[in-house]
Amino acid sequence: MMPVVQLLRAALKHAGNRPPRCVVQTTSAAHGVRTHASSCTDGDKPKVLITGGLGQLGVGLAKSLRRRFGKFNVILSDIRKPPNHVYKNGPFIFSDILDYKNLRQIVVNNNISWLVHYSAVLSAVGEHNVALAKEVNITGFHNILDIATEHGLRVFVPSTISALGPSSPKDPTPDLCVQRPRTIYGVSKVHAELMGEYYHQRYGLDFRCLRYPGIISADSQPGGGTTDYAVQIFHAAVKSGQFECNLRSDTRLPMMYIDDCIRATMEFLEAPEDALVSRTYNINAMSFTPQDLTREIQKVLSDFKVTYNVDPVRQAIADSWPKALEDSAARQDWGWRHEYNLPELVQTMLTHITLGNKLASAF
Ligand SMILES: NC(=O)c1ccc[n+]([C@@H]2O[C@H](COP(=O)([O-])OP(=O)(O)OC[C@H]3O[C@@H](n4cnc5c(N)ncnc54)[C@H](O)[C@@H]3O)[C@@H](O)[C@H]2O)c1
Ligand SMILES: C[C@@H](O)[C@H](N)C(=O)O
Repeated sequence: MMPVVQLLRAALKHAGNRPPRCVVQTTSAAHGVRTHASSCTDGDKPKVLITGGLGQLGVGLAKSLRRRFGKFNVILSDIRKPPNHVYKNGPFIFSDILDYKNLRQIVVNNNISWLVHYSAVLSAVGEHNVALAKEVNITGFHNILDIATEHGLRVFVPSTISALGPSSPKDPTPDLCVQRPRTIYGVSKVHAELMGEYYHQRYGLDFRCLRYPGIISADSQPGGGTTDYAVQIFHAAVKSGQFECNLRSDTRLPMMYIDDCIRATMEFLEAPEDALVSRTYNINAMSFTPQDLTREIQKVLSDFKVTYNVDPVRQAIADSWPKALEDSAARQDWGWRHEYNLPELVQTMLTHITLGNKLASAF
């Protein structure tokens, strides 16, 4: 038999490992399903599920969330096999957002309280495969909404500059304005913004949405968007000293360094409910053209050369997007501040990629 002291220790350890305590109450029915709002009480750590976690943004966000809430409180998921370093660094599971039953099982079995919904088909790939974009970005999103409502989750869904169109004010684009995007990706993001806001009013869903600019990262590759050139250009500059750009040299778009994007997401996720006047906010950092970016890179790598071979699909998409986002509400309501402008972005990206390449070739 276990001695009393050992039993007490085991009980205390068990209490320390208990999943977050949740208040469960029944609310009205969504889609005929009885819903349970289980919001975590103050002081409890959330249990977070990230969908589409193996894309450009998920692994970086998981790393920051794990630092804050603990390794085992953040589960990455995707339909692809993770690379070894991701698999070894914390919980990873298969989850196809189109499989409602499996998604629900994951949420229930892991006592999920926050859902970060990153699965998506981005702008350029979406235009080449509208059926897939419709399925993943709209049908998949419906599954997320219903499961989040049914289980009282806080749900974060990124929107994008893509949710704006040629008739939107462009420089800067306010939070509230005409939205008539010309891509299936953009249409699906407007749908997500509106459905999330509707579910918030109708069922009390804690829906949170940020319109991200194009995101630039050194360690992860972009997944088929129109702003991808702004990541690829850095790798080409370091590797070969030349780059063929698929957008016109004067195409000005809003962009953000990944660290700012991740910090914004974490701060917004943790913002108190009563601070949020809106459910969807613009966040802005910098805007530049391929020509501006080339000049800034040439300050460090003076021999770097860029040529242009414009992709008409991507160019038409970029021409319909904002040049800058107006984000004063995010700054006022929950304290958003960006840290990286163009010079810091270029220094940081070149340093990371050069160091990464040196380390890789040393092994
Ligand atoms: N990266 C950017 O510049 C940017 C800008 C604005 C908004 N966003 C938004 O942020 C989110 C994350 O973007 P990202 O750049 O990491 O995207 P990404 O394209 O790099 O990754 C998307 C991930 O979704 C996964 N996925 C596809 N179908 C799925 C399915 N049926 N079930 C589960 N997962 C599936 C893919 O395997 C992929 O890993 C997306 O919603 C995107 O719209 C990104
Ligand atoms: C802007 C963003 O949504 C994505 N990087 C795209 O270009 O599609």
